[in-house]
This record gives sequence, structure tokens and C-alpha cells, in this order.
Amino acid sequence: MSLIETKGLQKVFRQAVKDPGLAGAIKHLFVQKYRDKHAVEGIDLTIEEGETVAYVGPNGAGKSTTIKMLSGVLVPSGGEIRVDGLVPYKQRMENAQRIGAVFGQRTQLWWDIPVRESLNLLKDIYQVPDYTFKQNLDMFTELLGMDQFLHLSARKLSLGQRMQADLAAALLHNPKIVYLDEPTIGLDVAVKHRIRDFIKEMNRTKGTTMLLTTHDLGDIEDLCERLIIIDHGRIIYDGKLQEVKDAFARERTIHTQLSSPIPDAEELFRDLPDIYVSRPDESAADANVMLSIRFDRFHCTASDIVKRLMNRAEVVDFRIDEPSIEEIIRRVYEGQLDSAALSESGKGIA
Ligand SMILES: Nc1ncnc2c1ncn2[C@@H]1O[C@H](COP(=O)(O)OP(=O)(O)OP(=O)(O)O)[C@@H](O)[C@H]1O
Repeated sequence: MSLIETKGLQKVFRQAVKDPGLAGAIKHLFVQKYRDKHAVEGIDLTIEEGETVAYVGPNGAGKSTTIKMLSGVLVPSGGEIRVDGLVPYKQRMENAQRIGAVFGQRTQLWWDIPVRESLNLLKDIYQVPDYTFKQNLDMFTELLGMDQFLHLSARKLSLGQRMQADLAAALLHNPKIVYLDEPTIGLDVAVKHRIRDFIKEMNRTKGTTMLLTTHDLGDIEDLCERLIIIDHGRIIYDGKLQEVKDAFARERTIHTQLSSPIPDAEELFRDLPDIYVSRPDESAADANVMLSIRFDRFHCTASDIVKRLMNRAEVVDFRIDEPSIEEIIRRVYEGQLDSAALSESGKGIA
């Protein structure tokens, strides 16, 4: 059995519909109107032990609602859900023992007591054995540099310190699964790296399964092999990160510097479809020695392009760029790669 399994998972919220202004608010007291918001609409999810999965989508796509159902906070409106064999909303306590959660916007630490005391309280709540507690505390302190702030109350921590303390709190009881909701939001580059390294280390050494929602695509590139994209409550892509790149990052751009100008460079590629030649600085005297050539890698190769250029001039320098995962996901969000296109690749969900 997989660690996380959902089938046709749904959540419908009842939202009050009010007319604008005070009159609308008063009218609502006497005549209530509601509409159903289908936040999650039939999600089938299978996650195996030890996976690190990115669960991404635009604002309001249904990511947090899914995680709240997985963690037992919300009761689904339909479908089936099992986490490590448990039904989270029915077996909340048992489920809580097996999961950890980090919400970038909130903390589970006690605001006014030192972090060390918060961790001691969590030790008692989760009944963590002394030996495990000490071992984890030592390891987390070293990996996260927590000795700098263990004595401070959560109120006095910087955002980065608080996030690191929250990660320690979430992993203290050796949960099988950790839900990470925007774990690096608002953090500087150094702290982001430290947090990502910590997450990787926990996955590697303890086999902790990680389900990560984030708008920071650096998190995804760095941490996750598998990407699930959700939109309007439905999964529109579920596959390897590399596969989504291979399928949809068809174009490449070669940036070249030539020994002498080729003013009619377009002519060199006239027989190839989908080639676009540009000059980074049209007005510069040497505009024709700096060329960028965008091509579809399904139609030709970088070496074809470079060979053709070398017939006319020496290629002094060149670099090949591919679209970033950020760009690809932006296209998915903006509907440029719709679910039909994704499913054509054989990886998407029609
Ligand atoms: N308690 C609630 N009552 C009514 N509607 C809700 C409730 N919680 C969420 N929704 C609605 O359900 C939809 C999905 O919300 P959800 O928070 O799951 O999205 P999300 O993908 O996590 O978005 P974000 O990236 O902005 O956090 C949204 O339209 C939201 O307004």
C-alpha cells in the first residue's frame, strides 16, 4: 500500500453571497444566499514512502485544502483518503503522530517561551523517547545552527530563525510524512539554502516523505523529483520534473559571439522551421557578431546551428539556454499548455 492514497477526493465549501455595502450585510441577516465552492474536485493521489513531491498551482488552486484534508484538519466532502493506512479525519490523533507540518505563515511554537522549552513541550505531547529527543535535537541544532536561538522566545526570532525552529518542531517526533507549506517564503538566499539542505538531509537519512507546496520554484528544482500541478481543484500534471521539462521546454536559445559579423544570418537557417534570430543590441556597431538563435530541439540540434555559423565565421564563444521550470509552469498556469496538451505528452492528466 502507498503511504498516501486518495481517490476522487473532493472538498466543497459553502460560501455566503452578500450584496455589497451595509444594506447587503443587513439583508444577509434575513435572507441568506450561498454558493458552493469546489475547492478540490476529484483528486487521485498516490505517494510512496520516501518521495519528495512538489504540489504546486496558482493561488486558490486547492493546494492548502488538500493538505488540510491529508492532515485531518478538514473533512472531505467526497472520495477516499488514506495516509499510512489511516483515515486522517477519523483517526486524527494517530495520524498526527505520524505527520509533521510546517506552514510558512504560521508557527506551532509557543510565542512567549524559549524555543528549547517549546521543543520540550512537543516532546511530551508526542511522547518522544529521551534518546530520540536528544539525538534529534543535537542533529537539528547542528544542521540548522539552532544554538544561536534555542534560548530565545519565538516572538524574538527573525523569520528565518522561526522557520528553522518550526522545521525542528515538525520533525522532532520522527514523522513519516512532513507537509511543507511555503517553507522558504520571505527568506534570504542563505537561509533558503540551509532549509533546503536540511529537508534533503532528513529525506536522505530518515526516509521522511515530503509533500511541498511552494511558489518558489527554486525549492522545486532543488528538492523534488516529482511535480504535481493542480488547477481549479484538479490535477493537470503528475510526473517527473525532468519529463515536464523534456516535453515542454522544446525551445533552446544559443547565444553566440562571432569573430566577424554575419548580417544575413537568417538566410543560413531558412530551410529550418521555427528558428528565430535576434541581436541583443541592434544599435551596437558589432550587432551582427552577437547573435541569439532560438530553435526547436525537435527540429534541429545545437550542433547543426553552430556548424552553419562556423561556415561563415569563427564562433568565439557560445552558450545554450533552456526555459526555466519557472517559465514552463507559468505557461501551464496561463493556459498556454492546457491539460489536453499536457496529456498528449503521455504524462498529463486529461
Ligand atoms: N474555509 C473556506 N471557506 C470557503 N472557501 C474556502 C475556504 N478555504 C478555501 N476556500 C476556497 O477554496 C479555494 C482553494 O483554496 P486553497 O486555500 O486550497 O488554495 P491554494 O491553492 O492553497 O491557494 P494559495 O496558493 O493562495 O495558498 C479558494 O477559492 C478559496 O477561496
